[in-house]
Amino acid sequence: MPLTLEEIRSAPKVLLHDHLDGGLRPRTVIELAAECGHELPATEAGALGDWFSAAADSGSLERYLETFAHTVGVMQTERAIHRVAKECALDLADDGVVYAEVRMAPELLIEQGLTLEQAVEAMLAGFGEGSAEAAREGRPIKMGLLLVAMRHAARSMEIAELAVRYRDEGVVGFDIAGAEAGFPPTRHLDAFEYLQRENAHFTIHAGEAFGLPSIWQALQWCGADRLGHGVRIIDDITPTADGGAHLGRLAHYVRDKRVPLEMCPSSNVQTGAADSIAEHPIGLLSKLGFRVTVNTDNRLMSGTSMSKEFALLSEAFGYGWTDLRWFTVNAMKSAFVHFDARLEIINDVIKPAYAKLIG
Ligand SMILES: O=c1[nH]cnc2c1ncn2[C@H]1C[C@H](O)[C@@H](CO)O1
Ligand SMILES: [Zn+2]
Repeated sequence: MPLTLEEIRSAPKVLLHDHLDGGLRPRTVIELAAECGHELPATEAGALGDWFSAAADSGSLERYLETFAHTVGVMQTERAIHRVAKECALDLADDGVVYAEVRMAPELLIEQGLTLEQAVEAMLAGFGEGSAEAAREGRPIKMGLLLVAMRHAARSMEIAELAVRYRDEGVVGFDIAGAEAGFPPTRHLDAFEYLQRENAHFTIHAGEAFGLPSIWQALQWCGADRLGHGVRIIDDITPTADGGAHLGRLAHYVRDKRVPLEMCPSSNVQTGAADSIAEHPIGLLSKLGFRVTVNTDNRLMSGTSMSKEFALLSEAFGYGWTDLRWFTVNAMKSAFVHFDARLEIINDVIKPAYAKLIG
């Protein structure tokens, strides 16, 4: 029997890959759009939620990304950004997430005159207020912010410097996102080299809409700590006649080095990176012992949550509590907060809760 959504909601979960502009509540998009005069494709919350899932369900990353015009478009004031960030923390906590790294590109939030710093500070303040409220309601969550640079643009160095400047204020790392094909991570090598010199952490969206060369560059040229998605590592793995698998050099490297894979099953099905949840490479990669983590990517566009992703996987692969604990501990081990903070959550929160569930 697969675990139910309600059961999974009660278990502590860790989320490493979630976009702030991909997780707004439909009602919030509508209210903010009315305030700023942004025109939406639907004006009733249910219909708008459906519009996002349908429009994002295109089989193409480029078309999927077009839907963000309607979230980024309403996030151009400090008040709006603060509200979105606060609701994000509240919604994740309500779903049973105990540690989250949420990412956003500040360069997308300055269309109406905000500075990059004002955008970052509004996100951090929103996370602070949301997590304080969640703690008062008995659902503590620790929130970290990852600053994203858009891979087609040319601001990555500036955003990397911003990530370092705010590292003690709640920014825990850096990422690049946006269309992958034609925009290799090495375009931003100076930013990654700068971050390495600063002892800072970063992940790179790689191996989602483009294959092995993107993963190879992200790791071996840029020095990524983790891979955003990384699903296409499957291209370097060949099933063998005896039911085993032959790994190429890059796949071996990723597994040997315990490179965390931030897998986002529903999002991958929508962008065409996987044909279905049941056929998603996460099943084989987990079986082969890669450091797999489960993530939401964009809760609004995929109509999902951490619990829902786990429920879908439980249904497709028969995963039970031991598997969910493995994914959760993998994610917490791979977080960008300091080692002692990771251990504390693993030992004081995750392990005792799953011990009870496993029985
Ligand atoms: O799955 C994704 N791949 C590449 N880029 C993405 C994905 N999801 C969201 N983004 C982009 C669109 C957002 O506006 C941006 C910052 O969150 O990141
Ligand atoms: Zn993403």
